[in-house]
Order: sequence, then C-alpha cells, then structure tokens
Amino acid sequence: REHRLFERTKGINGLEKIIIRDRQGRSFEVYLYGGQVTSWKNEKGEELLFMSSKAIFKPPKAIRGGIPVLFPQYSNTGPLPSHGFVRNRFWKIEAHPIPVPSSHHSSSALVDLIIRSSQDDLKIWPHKFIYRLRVALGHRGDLTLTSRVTNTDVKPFNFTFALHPYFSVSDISQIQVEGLHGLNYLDQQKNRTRFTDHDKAITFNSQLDRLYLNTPNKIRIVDHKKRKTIVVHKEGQIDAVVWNPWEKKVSDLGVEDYRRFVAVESAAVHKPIILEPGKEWKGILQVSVVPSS
Ligand SMILES: O=P(O)(O)OC[C@H]1O[C@H](O)[C@H](O)[C@@H](O)[C@@H]1O
Repeated sequence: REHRLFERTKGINGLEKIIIRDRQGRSFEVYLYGGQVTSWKNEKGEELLFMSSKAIFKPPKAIRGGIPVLFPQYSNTGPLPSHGFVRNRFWKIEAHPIPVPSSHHSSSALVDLIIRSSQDDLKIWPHKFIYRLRVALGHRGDLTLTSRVTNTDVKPFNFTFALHPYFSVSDISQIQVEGLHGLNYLDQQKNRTRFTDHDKAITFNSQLDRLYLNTPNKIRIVDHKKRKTIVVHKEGQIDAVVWNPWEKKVSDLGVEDYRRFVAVESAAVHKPIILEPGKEWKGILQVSVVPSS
C-alpha cells in the first residue's frame, strides 16, 4: 500500500490538516486551524504528544493538546486574550516559502505555514505582521518548529511568545524535568513572584506553573517508567515555562488527563521581543526522544 508522504485531508469536524510522513514510518500532523501540530509519531507509530480526551476542535476555541503557537502575547501578560490570537486563526500553506537562512536541517519531510495579520486582528493589535512556521521531521525522527515573524508595518512592535508542547508522558508522578536547577523563576500561581529553584530536578505532586528566566538551550524530561528522555532544544527564546495543572479544573481536559502530559515551553516573555519595520525574528524549537535508564 502506498504511503503518501504529504497528505492534505480533513481532520476532526472537517477541519483541514496536513499529514507528513517519512519513509521510516514516522509522521506528524498539523491543523491549519491554529497552525497547530496535533500529532507526532515515531517509527513504531507511538504518539509522542498529548491530546486532551476532551479537546474541542471548534473555532474559535483553542485545541487542547499538541503544540499551540502563542503569539503575540504569552498568557495574560498584556491586554490581548490569553496567549494571543494566532492559535485561534486559520493559517495557510505557504507554497513557495523564502528559504530559511542557514538552515541546518536538510529535511524534506516538512510543511511551511503562514499567517498574516487580518483587518480584524489589526483592531485588537494594530501591528502588521507575517508569521511563518516551518514544521519538519528530521532524519532521526526529531521534530523542528522554526518560527519567523516579520514586521510588515511602518513602526516597531513588541511581542511575547511561546510554543506550548503538551508532551505525552507515562505518568506525571514518574517523570522529572532537568536543566533548570539554580535558575530564577516567576511562580505563575503566585502573581509571578520571583523564586530561585534549588531542586536538582522538577518533580510533580501538585499543580505547577513556572516561568523560568535565562534558561539554557536544552531541557530534558526524563520519563523513568518509559525509560525515555524527551530533549527540548530551543534557540532565540531565553525563557521556559513548565506547567501541569494537576487536579485544577480545566474544562476541556479529562479528569485524569493531567497524569499523561507535561508542558515544557520555549518562551520569550520576560523581555519582550522588539521588532523594527521590515525586520525578521527567528526562534527554533527542536524536540527529540532518546532512550534513558
Ligand atoms: O488554558 P490555556 O489558555 O490554553 O493556558 C494553559 C496554560 O498555559 C501555560 O502553560 C500557562 O503557564 C498556564 O498558566 C496556563 O494555564
């Protein structure tokens, strides 16, 4: 049976999605709604991202799972709706993208998406922009999201940003997040009060919602039960968010769903990005899964 490497098809509720496969049987899916990756599978067909059992695939609701794009505002840090608005917009496929400069990923299993500020967007955020998102499957099955934002306006603008992957884990109480030891973070459950993390690794036994500042490029999620480590590599985004809601009520999340995911986000929040007219900002998130003991 022939496996199409690029497929554009209808997903849940008729929303359009793109499926990209490679010859090793790995794949990912992206919905044009939100420009949102909703699935990423390894060569064994195992799903590496989490999708809520109660996810609502109905605009204007955001899809609870996969990798939402949060732009031009992270969370409630400004006047816009929480997490900005591109996760609630329809993106397009960019047929002939301008080449990604100095791209070190010579992958062909990829898709280029694009969104431009609409007239309605300009009413709530008066800055013309183009956001280009390339999603690519690498030779070792890693997934890379390259974001490029261009200021197409005549004046500078500021934005905050995050990519919000919901990583699938065996059991939230069996994992730890490494790489943030000794760093300062803003506790988002305590009005963004600043603390220093003195723990060697983050473990989870209640709700946790932290914005880590000045973080290294690599963060690891060690899943002891699965004997796998998810490696989160980021460029151009100095902050990182770690979130799990635990038993806090989230309407589009199943009761036990919190046990099966952790969100580790690449973010640019504490110091907003300033973009001059005609200039482009670029950020990369690369995720991979490696064996661990
Ligand atoms: O419910 P949402 O708007 O999708 O936000 C979901 C979560 O996103 C981030 O991880 C924030 O740190 C959390 O404070 C927030 O609850």
